[in-house]
This record gives sequence, C-alpha cells and structure tokens, in this order.
Amino acid sequence: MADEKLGQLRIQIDSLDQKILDLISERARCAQEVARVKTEADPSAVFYRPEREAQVLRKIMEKNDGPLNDEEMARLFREIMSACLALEDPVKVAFLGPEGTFTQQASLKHFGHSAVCVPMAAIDEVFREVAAGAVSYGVVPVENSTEGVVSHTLDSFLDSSLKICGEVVLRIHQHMMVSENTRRDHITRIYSHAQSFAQCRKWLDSHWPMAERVAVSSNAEAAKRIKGEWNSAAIAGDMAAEMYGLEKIAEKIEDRPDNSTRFLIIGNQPVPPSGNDKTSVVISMRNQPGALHAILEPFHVHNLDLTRVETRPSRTGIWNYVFFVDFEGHQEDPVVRKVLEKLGERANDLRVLGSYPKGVL
Ligand SMILES: O=C(O)C(=O)C[C@]1(C(=O)O)C=C[C@@H](O)C=C1
Repeated sequence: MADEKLGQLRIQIDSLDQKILDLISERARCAQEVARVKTEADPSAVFYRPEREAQVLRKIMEKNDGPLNDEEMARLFREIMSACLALEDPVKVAFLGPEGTFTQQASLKHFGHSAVCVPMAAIDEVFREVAAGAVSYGVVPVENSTEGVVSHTLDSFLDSSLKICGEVVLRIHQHMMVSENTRRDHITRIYSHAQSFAQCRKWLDSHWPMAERVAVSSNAEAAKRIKGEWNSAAIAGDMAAEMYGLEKIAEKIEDRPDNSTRFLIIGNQPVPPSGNDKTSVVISMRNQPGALHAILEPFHVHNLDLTRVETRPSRTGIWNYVFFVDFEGHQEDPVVRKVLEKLGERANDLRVLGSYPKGVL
C-alpha cells in the first residue's frame, strides 16, 4: 500500500519537475532576450542590476505561502537568477580570501553560485582589483555585531572613488575543528582570525583556557595551517571545514547567538532605487565643538533613520574628523536630497559612497 502511494507521489513529482524545468528554461530564454535588448540600447550595457534582483527576491518572499520558508524560497530564486545572469554575462567578483572565508560565503549568498569569485589576499587588493576593472565587483566585511567595525574597509573608501552597490548580512557560526592528524587529547594551540577569537572568547576561556591562541590572517588560513600540525585546532566556519576536509569537534561556539557580519558590495556603477534602500556617506568636518551635532541634526529634522555612525581619524591635514554615516533612503529621494544639501553646506567635504538595496537575504 505504502509502495503504491510512494509510486504515485513520485510520478507526480516527476511531472512537476518537468514543468519546473520547462519554466526555468523559459525564464532563462527571457533573460537572454533581456541581454539582447540591453546591448541593442547600449553596447557597453551593464547586465547585473542589483535593484532589480532585490525587487525580484522581495516579491518572491512576499508571495511565498510555504511550506518552504521565505529565506529558503528566495535562496532558490537567487540561484536561478544567478544562472540567468551567467547566460547574459557571468559576473566576476573579487572577495577577501583565501578560499573558505566568510567573505566568500557572503559573496555566494549575494551573487549565487554562477558568479565567478576570485580570492584576494587583502581588503585593499579587493578595492584595487575592482578599480582596475579586472573584476566588476568586490565583497569586503564592514562590521560585526559582536566586534564592531572593520576599520580597514572604511579607510579604504578614503583612498578610492568606488561606490557601494549592495550589502549582505551573514549569520556567523564559528566551529572548533581538527584535521585527521590532530591528536585530540593533545591540543595545545588554536589558530583563528583575531575577530573570531574575540567572538568566541568566553567559550575559549571556559573550555580551552590553557591552549595558546595564535591569530592568523583569516579563518581559512587557520584551517589550512592545522593540516600539518598534530597538536593544533582551528576556529573557522563551515566553508573552511568543508574546503580543507576538517572535522568539527564543537559547533556554534560564538558567545552571542546572533553573531553576524555585514559585508559591502563595491563597484563602479550607481544603483537606481529599488524601493527599500540605504545610503552611505562619508563626511569630513573641522575639529570644532558641535561637529557631530551639525551632521546629525538634518537627519533628525527630516526624520531619516540613521542605521550607523562611525568616526575615523582623518588621514589628511584638512580632514580632522571623518564620519561614516549610513541611513535609510536613496539619494534620488527628495527628502534625502534635502538632507545631503544641508550636509554639504556644513561639511568640509561630503561624498556619497552609494545608495543601494537593503540586504534581502
Ligand atoms: O531584469 C534584468 O535586467 C535582467 O537582466 C534579468 C535578471 C533576472 O534573471 O531576473 C538577471 C540579472 C539581473 O541582475 C537582474 C535580473
């Protein structure tokens, strides 16, 4: 009886798969046609459209009635769109490497698995590679919910004219892992990135107080290191564990369960409004009392939500303070224009780093 029912259900699934297959192919042909129309209008047209992708994914999440949850459904459509875009023109993305970092995970989450992702050794190399046109976009970490801002990324914007085209937030789960050579009863050294150590500090203090903590350039580098050492473990993410064939001996050891990192997508292209956007600006002010108040006041007056304010020391003579400010809205919105105008009058210098869709996934 069960066999018969199972057989019927599988026939049904086969027929649904055929329909899904036909529909995905039809959608892919449509994307090819979109590419033809774009190129006809402008031979150097950019195929990747962050605002449109955000709208497609938001609509899917809005319309989804289950049983798959919204994120899962959007993830499937993320991959379909990624494959469709690859038919138009595969998008090339530089990320803070090496292979197996959380930044690679964030790149794949944002662009899907059909994007060509290239690892870079440092944040400024990601900026350089995009500026040189070797890749179209870059992905860099900018802030962690436990550890705060990645100052290197913010400072890189001061020397660059690149724009922010998007953001992606990744829930960060840290695991302790060992290689097949590790003698688990003799672990005396743990490798990880300094930020990951900080995110797991309480756990490490209570479980491995005596082990030496060695900070290396990335979690993936930590995972790579322990392959050749019998007394070492690493703290890194799932991707690094998979990539280097390591076994997780303790999972989700981050001190805060909501530990997440926000990454920025950098590129050359301004992004039109998607309907739910953020804008990032950098403002330089003279070193005088009330500087921060002068910046914040126009946001208050026009009721614009600030999502982040970060102060960095300036690196040139005229810039004493540099403020990085993120807020809700797009630079084409009339109210945002008004606020930017006011800020421009008060600041030594004001640069819009970009308006971009709020992270969807
Ligand atoms: O609508 C477009 O402009 C497309 O190119 C199609 C499409 C899609 O598959 O939906 C593909 C890539 C773009 O980044 C956005 C959307």
